[in-house]
Amino acid sequence: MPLTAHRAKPAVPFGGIYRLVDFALSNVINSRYLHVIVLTQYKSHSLDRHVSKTWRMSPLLGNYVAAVPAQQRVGKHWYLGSADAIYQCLNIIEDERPDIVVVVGADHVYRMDFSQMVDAHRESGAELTVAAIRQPIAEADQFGVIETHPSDPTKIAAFREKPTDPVGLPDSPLEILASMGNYVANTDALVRAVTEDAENPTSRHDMGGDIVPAFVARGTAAVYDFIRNDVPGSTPRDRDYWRDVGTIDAFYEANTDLISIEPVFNLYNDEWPLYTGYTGLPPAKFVHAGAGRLGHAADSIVSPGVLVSGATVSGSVISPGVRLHSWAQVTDSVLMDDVHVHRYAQVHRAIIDKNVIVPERARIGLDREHDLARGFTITESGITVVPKGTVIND
Ligand SMILES: Nc1ncnc2c1ncn2[C@@H]1O[C@H](COP(=O)(O)OP(=O)(O)O[C@H]2O[C@H](CO)[C@@H](O)[C@H](O)[C@H]2O)[C@@H](O)[C@H]1O
Repeated sequence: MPLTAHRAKPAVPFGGIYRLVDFALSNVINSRYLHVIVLTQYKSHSLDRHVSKTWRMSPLLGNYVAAVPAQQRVGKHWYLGSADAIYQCLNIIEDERPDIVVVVGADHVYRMDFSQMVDAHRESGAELTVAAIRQPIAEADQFGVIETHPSDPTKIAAFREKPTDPVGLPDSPLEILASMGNYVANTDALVRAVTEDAENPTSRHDMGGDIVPAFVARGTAAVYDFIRNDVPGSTPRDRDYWRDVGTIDAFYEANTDLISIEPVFNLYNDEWPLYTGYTGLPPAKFVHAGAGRLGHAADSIVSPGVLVSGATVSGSVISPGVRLHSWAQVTDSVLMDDVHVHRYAQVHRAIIDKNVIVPERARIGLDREHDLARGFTITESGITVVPKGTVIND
């Protein structure tokens, strides 16, 4: 919050031109899985619009990416959880009859070749395979935590969703093995598991909380270590990069990584392209070359349709359609689409959501009390967040 006040998390803009869902979908498509459904629910309008505008496959070849809201085919309720979302769409799986289903979360920043995970799944003979990555033990309560079998580290011995009493790994006590929320399942086993789960009144109908533990109890769950994944064009530096941007601070950090001189996550790997919507906007333009009125940006990402007119930008991610006027200063910030920053205004260490108007001489991120009084959010690490559409009236 407040970035998800008006949109589903996968629709949150990221890195100037992307939405979070673009990373999961780019990975799926680059892995050459071309029959894709996106299960949508919470405040899904901007997600639906983005998926339908951007993710158009060739109907000639029968490929598709389709947003599917709860259809209430099995009862008068919305998706009760991620497992129920799959259960409610079993008719689509039954129509398609795939032998394997790949289920991925839609709110992480990473590159991954799912076809390698599918190969590992087939070789293991497991019914369900869970992708995993090492994470700090302090963050165990945000993840499904995997314990592997001592005799066979590819098998899952125990899976606990968001434990508060985690045990560190034998070879690294300050780390745990976290589920990435990505699964590969044999279709028949998945159908059986979500159907049984739907009939269980005590279940929370959650993939991590209920379905994975059920496969572990049957002894048929395997783990796929993300470190094994070889993404074409990746470097030792960005191998194994995966960010759950579930908090504002994590979201801010992942954005600012992109503008460092050598980012860990490389947007420019064209062997594994990251796709997003084509905006049709004109190129970014920088004007006024005067000594005291130099329109420029450094250590920044500047998207199409941006006008930097006599303003100074540094350490920032500037999204499409932003307008920055003379003598304005934007430092260490993330500006989402169509934000206007007027003359002499200053924005520092802030995330400004779409369509915000920052008036002449306004200051954001420089006076904590003033920011709080205007209803802005300030995170633990001091990032100020201005909600979508705010017209600041100082
Ligand atoms: N009702 C619903 N309808 C449609 N889609 C829904 C949904 N509820 C959730 N989702 C989607 O399912 C994915 C998982 O989200 P959840 O909120 O269920 O789990 P969380 O992210 O907390 O943990 C999960 O992801 C972390 C990794 O981040 C794992 O460690 C953990 O085990 C796993 O449960 C997200 O992409 C979300 O948007």
